[in-house]
Parts: sequence; C-alpha cells; structure tokens
Amino acid sequence: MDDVNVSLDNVIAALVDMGFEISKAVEATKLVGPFLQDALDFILNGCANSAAVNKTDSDYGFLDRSLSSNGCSSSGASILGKRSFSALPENRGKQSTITKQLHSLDRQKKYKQDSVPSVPQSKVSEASLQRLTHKKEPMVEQLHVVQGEEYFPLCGANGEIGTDWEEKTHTILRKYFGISSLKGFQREAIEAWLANRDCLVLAATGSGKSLCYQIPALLTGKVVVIISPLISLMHDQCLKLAKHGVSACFLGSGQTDCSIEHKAMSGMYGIIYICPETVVRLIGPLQRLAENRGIALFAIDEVHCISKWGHDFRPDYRKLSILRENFKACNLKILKFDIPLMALTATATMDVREDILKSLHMSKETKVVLTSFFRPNLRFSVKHSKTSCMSSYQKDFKELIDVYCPKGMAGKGKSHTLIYGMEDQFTGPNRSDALNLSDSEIFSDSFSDNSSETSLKDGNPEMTVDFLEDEVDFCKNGDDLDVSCAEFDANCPFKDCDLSQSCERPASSVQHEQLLEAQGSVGQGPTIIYMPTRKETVTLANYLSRAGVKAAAYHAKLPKAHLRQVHKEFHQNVLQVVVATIAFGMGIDKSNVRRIIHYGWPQSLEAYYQEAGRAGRDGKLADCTLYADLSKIPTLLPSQRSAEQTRHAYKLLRDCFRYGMTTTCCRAKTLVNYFGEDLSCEKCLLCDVCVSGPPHLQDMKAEADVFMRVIASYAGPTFYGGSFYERPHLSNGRHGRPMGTPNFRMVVSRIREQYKEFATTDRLWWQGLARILEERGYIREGGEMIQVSMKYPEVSELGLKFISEPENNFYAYLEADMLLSKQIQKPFSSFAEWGRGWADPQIRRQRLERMKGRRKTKRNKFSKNRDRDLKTVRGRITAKLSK
Ligand SMILES: Nc1ncnc2c1ncn2[C@@H]1O[C@H](COP(=O)(O)OP(=O)(O)OP(=O)(O)O)[C@@H](O)[C@H]1O
Ligand SMILES: [Mg+2]
Repeated sequence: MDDVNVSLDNVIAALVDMGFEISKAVEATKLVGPFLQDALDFILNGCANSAAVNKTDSDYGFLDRSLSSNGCSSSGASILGKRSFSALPENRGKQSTITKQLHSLDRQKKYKQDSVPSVPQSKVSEASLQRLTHKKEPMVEQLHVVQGEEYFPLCGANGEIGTDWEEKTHTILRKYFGISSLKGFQREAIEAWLANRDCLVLAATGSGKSLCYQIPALLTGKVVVIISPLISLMHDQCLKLAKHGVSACFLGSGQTDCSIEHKAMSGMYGIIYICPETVVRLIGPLQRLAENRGIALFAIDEVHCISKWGHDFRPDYRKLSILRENFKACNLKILKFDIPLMALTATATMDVREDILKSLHMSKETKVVLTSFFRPNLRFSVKHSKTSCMSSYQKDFKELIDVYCPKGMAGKGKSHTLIYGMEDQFTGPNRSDALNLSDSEIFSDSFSDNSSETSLKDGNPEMTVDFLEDEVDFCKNGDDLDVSCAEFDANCPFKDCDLSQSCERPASSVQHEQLLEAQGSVGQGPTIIYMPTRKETVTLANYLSRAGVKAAAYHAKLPKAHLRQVHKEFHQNVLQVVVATIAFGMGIDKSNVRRIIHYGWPQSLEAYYQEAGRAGRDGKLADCTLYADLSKIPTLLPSQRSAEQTRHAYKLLRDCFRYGMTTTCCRAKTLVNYFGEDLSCEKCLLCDVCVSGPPHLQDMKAEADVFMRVIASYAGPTFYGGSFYERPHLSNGRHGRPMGTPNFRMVVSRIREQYKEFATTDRLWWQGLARILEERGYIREGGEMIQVSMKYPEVSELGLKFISEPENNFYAYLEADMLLSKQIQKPFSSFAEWGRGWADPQIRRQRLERMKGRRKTKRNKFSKNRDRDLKTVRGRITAKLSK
C-alpha cells in the first residue's frame, strides 16, 4: 500500500511539475491510479489509456528522472525520463492550452475567493507535498496549492478577524506548519498587526520570525507582501511554503517566468516575496491589488539592510518609505487605516534600530518586539591561524576532514564535483588554470563590478553577472547616503519606542544544562565555511574535495546552475561542506548545520553573528569557530565607501578585532552585548573563554607606566610637569596625525631603546596593553580616524593622573595577542641594532641582495598580472594609470 502511495505521489509531483493544478492531478490519479501517461491522457483528453493501467511504475521511468538544474524552467521534459511528455509535440500544444485554461479558471476562482474548492488533502500524503516542493524547485512560482475552504479565509465577510484569532491561528499552525503554538514574540507581533500597528521585530536567528508575517496572510485571505534582499532566500521560503500547502511566489530579477508578476498583481498568491527594486516599480499595481483582494501587511525582512550602519547595507532598501507614503488611508480611499508595516531582523544594533524606524517612516506608535539574541546552543571559539597558506589548511582542517572521512578513508573517496556546469574545465588538463581565477575574483563578495563586462572568461552566457545570483555581490555603494550622524541625537522622534526593553529568554536553564552535558564533538552534520575572498572559497573547496570531503564552493561569480545545485545538495544533505563567501549567509534555514567556520576576520560582528546563526537551528549543540591571524591587524576588504562609511566600517572591524582578542569575557555575552542586550546568565559556559577561563591576572603597573610616560614625553615638557626626554621632532599633522602625538610604532621603538628590561618585547604585546589602557580610559586614539588597533596614542587626564601617583597598581589579564607574543618569543633586533648592521659589509651585502630579489618579484608579478587585469574594469583603470 505504501508503495502505491509513493507512486501516486510521484505521479502527482510529475504532473504538478508540468504545470497542472494539483487538484487536477489528484483527481486524475484517483481515477486512473499511479500511472503518469494515463493521468496525462485523462487530464488532456478526459479519458485514460486503459492499456496502460496494468503497467508498473518502472515501465515509465519517472521515478528515476533527473531534475532540471535550471531552477525556474517550467518544462516537464527533463523530469519525464524516456516517456517524456514534451517529446510529443501534439501533447505539448495541448498542455499549453489546457494549462492556460486552468490558470485563467484559477484566476477567476481567486477573484471569488470564498468559492475556492477544497482539495481532498487527505488523499495527498505529506510525502507528496514534500516531493512537490523538493523535486519541484523550478516550479515554485507555479505552485498555488489551493487551501481548504474551512481555513481560507478565516476572517468574517467584513474582513474582521474576530476575537477568536488565537484559536484560528492554532488551527492554521497545526494544519499548515505542524507547529503546536506560537512563541511569545510571534504572538506579540501578530497582536500588533491585528491592532493595525507597525511593528519592529528583533529576534535571534532561527527564532521563527517568518511566521509573524505568514500568519496574517492565512488568517485574512488578503495578500502579504514581503520585501526580502536575497533571491535565494525568497526562493527557499516559497519552497517551504509550497511544502506546507500555502500559495506563494517571488518577484525580482531571479524570477524567470514573466507571467508570475501579472498573476501576483491580480491577486493569485496569498504571499508575495519581492525584492526592493521591484517593489518600487510595482507601486501602481500594488495599489490596485490593495483595492481588489486587499493587502494585509507589508513585511520588510532582514530590515537591517536599510541602514548604512548595518553590516549589509542595500541602497534600494532606503527607498522603502514609499510603502508608507503610498499605502496610507488618506492616499488610498479604500483603506480604513494605513497598511501596517512589519520590519524584522536578527542583527540590529541600537543605531540601526533607530535608522530602521526613521527610514521606513514607521509610525510613532510602532510596537517593538524584542527577544533575546542569545543562542544558547552555539559554542563560540576563536583560534589563531595564519589562514593564508596550504600549511594552515592542513593544520586547521585536519579535524574536519577526520569527521567526514574517518581514518583510512581520507583522500580515497571520489573527488566531489567542484563547480557544477564547469566539470570540463575543472577535470581536464587545465584544471589548475581554471582554479586560477582572475584577479578581480580575489576581491571579496562585498565588492564587485556590476557591469556586464565582468562576465567570466569562457564566454558562457550563464556566467555573466546578469545570470548570477544578484543578491549579494553587488557593490553596496553609498550613493544615496542622505542620512547624517546627527540623526542619532537625543531628539529622535522615536524616543517613545522603547528599543531596549527586556527580552523573552529563548532557552530554559534545563535545556542549557542538557547542552552542557552533551558537550563534545558536534558530529557529522553539515558545515559552512566562510572565506573572505572568492578565490579562497574555490581553493579550500578544492583542497577538501581532494581529501575526500563532499565540499563545494559558493560565491556569486560562479555559474548560476552551480549555485542552485549547491543549494539543492546542501539541503538534501548530499554536500558535507559548503565553502562560501557572504553570498551564502542570510536566510539559510537548514536545521542541522553543526559547524560554522569563519576563516579570516569577518568585517563586522553583525555579519559574524548573522552567519553563525545558520548553525544549530534545531536547538542542538553547534560549533562556531573563528580562525583568524591574531598577530595581524585586520584590514577592510575593498569596497566603495564614502569617508563616513569608511569610518563606520573601521569601527565595525575594530569591534570584531576586540571580540577576537578578549580572553576574559564570554564570547556569547560579548556578542549579545554588542546588540544592546545584557546576558542575564552572565556566561554561556560553552565558549572557549568560559571553558578555558581567563589567563592569570598580572600586575602590569611598570609596563603601563612606561608606555604612558613615553607617549606623554612626545607632547613636550609642559604637557606633563617635567619631561623625561627632549621633545622630538613633531609631526606636521599629515595623515590625520595630531601634533605632538607619536605613532604607536614610534612609542614601541622608543621603549625598546630606552628601557633595557623591555628591549626584547614584541609589538603585539604593547598593542594588547594599549587596548587595555584605552578601555580603562588612560589613553585614547589621537588621530582623526577610528583605528582597528590604536595608531596615534594620546594620554588622557586619567592616564596622567595614574602616572603621577606611584602607589597605583595595574592588574589586568593578558589578551590574545599578548599571549601570542609570549609564545612567539622571537629574538628582537632593535632599530639601533638594525642600523648598526649596515656597517657590517657582510650583513649589508645580504640585505641588499634580499631587497633586490624582492623588487624583482614585485615587478614580475605586476607585469604578469597586467594582462589578466585587462579583463576587469579595475585592471584596465590600473593599467591606464600606470602608463
Ligand atoms: N512557534 C514555533 N514553534 C516551533 N518552531 C517554530 C515556530 N516558529 C518557527 N519555527 C521554526 O523555526 C525555524 C526557523 O524559522 P525562520 O526561518 O522563520 O527563522 P528566522 O527567525 O527568520 O531566522 P533568520 O533570522 O536566520 O532568518 C523554522 O524551521 C520554523 O519552522
Ligand atoms: Mg528569516
């Protein structure tokens, strides 16, 4: 019996794949049984070919069909195997006509919403619906699974929801999502919407924000329009909804079926995902939609993208105030009240929250729903690694390879396809060439040239930017930076909206205790590794593949077919590791991701937490590890930024650097503090800091004293009642360096030269000390720019007071870079010694030869790169400038 059901489900899935209504498919299979051809005949001609009735499924080969990798094709040919339906020209004609008829019929039905026939869903098993979504990824826009009459809509004739909305919501939750109840924050958000209020939902990654805007559509039968920044996210969400039997579609540059827009605007879908550019273009049709079927809500997902203070600024999001302006009761006669706005994000600092409210023109009565950002099952850690060479890979990924390829298996498995759709290039003799991506690709995914000239070298049209996932790799430029810092002043019009109210706690202490008990390896679940540059994603994926791990690279410049395939295989648990840039970040909702590895400094803690949030969405323990070179100060990845944005970007990077350097504060606490939350439990008890504990407390009085005295001495005798040294030559203030302030290196050199006891100390050690002193308010950055690590130290009043009182002590914990400098213990050669070295003829000769060699390599590298550079806009500009 089960077999028959499975076959039945497959036939239904195949029919829906072809574009037929699910009700027709169910009806046909009910009458003719699990036989595709017969079901087709029945639908197309009204009768079944009885000869086929006794055939078995395997005669028809639809079970082992392969899906088209083109995510949005509506062709059924590839899924039909040998007895391909579309191979029959006459049938193709019929299908198209009948599908059209069905769609037009469907449209009429939708206009008369209340008379939508209920589908005999009992006949369609859960497995069938799942298959409809998983196997039918390309067809999501054509899936408008009709909802049962009894649930659609649940509001009264006059559009009133009624007081029993909770009961109705529970029915919907059980029926469509298999969920028993709403979470507290979801209820709050829905209540705000019921009261026609705007709402800002700030809730942790994976907490279930999507339900807040999906429920209104199911409760009212009106349309909910969701603005989302990522094509892949919209696509994933539509698939999930289709799986649950809810009609949804997405509109934007990734939508290949032009008819969907028209259907959506005529009210055929209850939930419309739409990208911000498209929403701006469709204001007129949306107004008509509001007048006809009605729009229940505008939801702006991942709303932090609206703020240039956020980590993922999308200029198009700033235009979304258009929603408030055009859907006000005073502008649209049919409306009794402004269509409510619901803005949702998991990563918004206080600045960003204010910016969201202002930029969207949300009402002053906006309800702010805030939950804890704490994810109790995520185990954070930071590890030092050079992250730049093959030997780092060998060291850092040995454990990971052992997880997926137990001893003896490593390297023996069949190497996984690295780039789908480019197998020829990657397996042929030129494989290494193919991996040697152009220079433009070494830039991060936050920087790319959007012009069509960025098509990749093999001329494959699929590989032009137009064909690629456009969600992340476009340049987030600051062209429309029209908000000044002054906006964040005390006169904020939203000061009545409490943006920092107390939060709902997501996990009980019992759950947390269970997690603590379950400490250990997180097991074999999937891993996502985030790399800062595109080139490195391919290199590492290649390395892991060769070691036998099923790994694939993901960045927005890879062929679209490949990206879709990676998504698909990742969700189907085929891939073990995805090595990605930020392109594979927001919205990825896979419950069993066990490890998130960041290989290199992230650009902000918001981006880091957002990406780490992909892990452990099933509530089980998951690892979030950051490998970073703790001996180097992180730098900003290239991007187009205004001066103001650069300043802000440095601030974000500095916070990230400090997160990596701390040895005393629980990582989870640092992260949630960053979002303005005070972690009530003080410690997560899982992270490396909580587990290893801080290092020994040390008295650093002598070092602190010397460091500040040397800085103070640069300001001259008047600065600090009696100087230790003659005032050196002062800077002329260039590069934002204030007069009388030395740069950090100068201070360290001077300490090494003047104080024998510190002659062998490392820069890293002083860098750590400077940070501690800054945190305690003894020194401050004297330069104009915010620096990741202090560049132009200046002693504050408090610092001067400290050095003038010899009885003071100064206890502190060594930070990560200080500990590292102790481990390195390299023999130090002071500037003076280095200078003396030039007097020795042998040392001089060696040094000159080394310098000559270095210059030669540099020149060679430049001339070699120049030709390749000509294929990129940046390269051409560089070549022009260097002429
Ligand atoms: N009330 C609930 N009870 C149980 N599970 C729920 C509930 N609400 C949502 N979920 C589940 O939580 C998971 C994550 O939901 P969702 O994708 O909406 O998270 P999110 O908050 O949008 O995360 P992100 O910020 O990463 O986008 C989903 O798989 C969903 O089924
Ligand atoms: Mg979400």
